[in-house]
This record gives sequence, C-alpha cells and structure tokens, in this order.
Amino acid sequence: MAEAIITLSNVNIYQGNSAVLQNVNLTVNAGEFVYLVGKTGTGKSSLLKTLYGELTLKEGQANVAGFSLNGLSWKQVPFLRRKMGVVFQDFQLLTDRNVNDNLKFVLKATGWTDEKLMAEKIQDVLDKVGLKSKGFKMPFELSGGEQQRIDIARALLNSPKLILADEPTGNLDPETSDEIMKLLFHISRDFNTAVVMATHDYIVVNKYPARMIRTEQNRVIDNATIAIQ
Ligand SMILES: Nc1ncnc2c1ncn2[C@@H]1O[C@H](COP(=O)(O)OP(=O)(O)OP(=O)(O)O)[C@@H](O)[C@H]1O
Repeated sequence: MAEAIITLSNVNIYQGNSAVLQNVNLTVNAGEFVYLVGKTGTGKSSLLKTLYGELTLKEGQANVAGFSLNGLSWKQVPFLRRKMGVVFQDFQLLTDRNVNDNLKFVLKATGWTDEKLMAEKIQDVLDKVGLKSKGFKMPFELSGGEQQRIDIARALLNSPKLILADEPTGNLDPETSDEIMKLLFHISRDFNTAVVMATHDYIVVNKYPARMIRTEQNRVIDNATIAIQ
C-alpha cells in the first residue's frame, strides 16, 4: 500500500476568525507530485502554512510526515519542519557567506555537529541539484536559477519525505523555470519525495502535467482541471 505523507480529514483552516478553507480532505502519498492552484486569496498559502505548522490546526484531523498536527505545540514545530523541506519564491541566502557555509548554517541549526558528516551532506545535496562545483561561490556570484537550486538543496538537507514549494518559479524566466521543474520532478520520482507546489504558472502546469488540487470558494477541489481557472 502507498505510504501517506499528508492526510487531512475534515480540516477547517482559519486566518484570524475567518474561515479560509472548510472541510478539507486530502491524501498525498510518498513520491507524489501535486500542484496547488487557485485564484489569489483563495487559501493556497494558508493550506501550506497549516502543513508546515505556521498556522495552528484548530479543527479536523491532520497528519504530516509522521506528525499529528492535532495539539502540536510550538516547541514541536521545529521537529515537524525537519521532516520536510520548504521552498519559497523569495528565499534569500545569507549574503556574508558562501554556499557551503549557508548550508552548514542550516545543518547546525537543525542539530548537526559532526564536521565530516556535514561536509558530506552538503556535497550530496549540491550534487542532487547539479551544483556540486558551486560550494565556494558567494550568493552574489549565483544566477537567480542557481539561487533557487541552492534553496532546493537547502530543503533537501534533512532528507525530507515532503517538499512544500510556494511559487518556486515565480521570479524565474521560462528557461530557468524549466530547469527547476525538471529538478523537482526528478526529486519526487527518484528520491520518492512528495512535492506539493503552489503556483500561478499555467505554462509550467501545462508543460509538466501532474495531479492538481485547487482552492476555490473555501474548498479544496481534488484532481482539478486547468480549464475552469
Ligand atoms: N496573516 C493573515 N491575517 C489575516 N488574514 C490573512 C492572513 N494571511 C492571509 N489572510 C487572508 O486569508 C485568505 C487566504 O489567503 P492566502 O494567502 O492563503 O491565499 P493564496 O491563495 O495563497 O493567495 P496568493 O495566491 O495571493 O498567495 C485571504 O482572504 C487573505 O486576505
């Protein structure tokens, strides 16, 4: 049987007192690639924030990467985050240190101490994103696409079962978007990592078809089609 990485049952998501999404039922399995689409303000980010513990789950049952979100305390959130990688459109590397040291900073912050193991892990993730030779580059020496790859490498540091990506191609030209999409599909397929990617980029969605869920009128619609958008 497929391993479920995300299971939401009868989940209601709020921003303040307003209900953004109601009665969300969703299962995402290991290695699955899922687009999250929907008009602006319909709750894509709120759903992702619930999944990574930024928005507290108030109603319903949720399990993400082996963690129950029911009654999850703020203290436990960092442990949940270590089980997933989160990729943002506007992630900034620390500008005062090279790529290796940026990645090492994240490893140390998530409890790694062994210098040799950290160096090996950094090489491993840079290799996975095709940037093995760029470890000594400073952030300003990297293109936008390379910076986004480093962000994906960062997300891979703790060998996550799940990657949540919020508009990862939002700032990129079409050719670079292609590279990032190929990389995300490769990660999902070859490392059995589930990827949930929020996007407005229908060129990308058309070119790289996958399961699609859509936020609309306080609901999440599974197996959505593009035509209705
Ligand atoms: N921090 C917040 N406090 C109060 N309301 C919020 C907050 N963040 C979002 N909202 C509201 O929640 C609703 C859903 O917003 P959300 O950001 O999840 O939508 P989205 O689909 O991700 O939009 P976009 O495509 O523009 O990123 C909107 O009505 C928004 O105004």
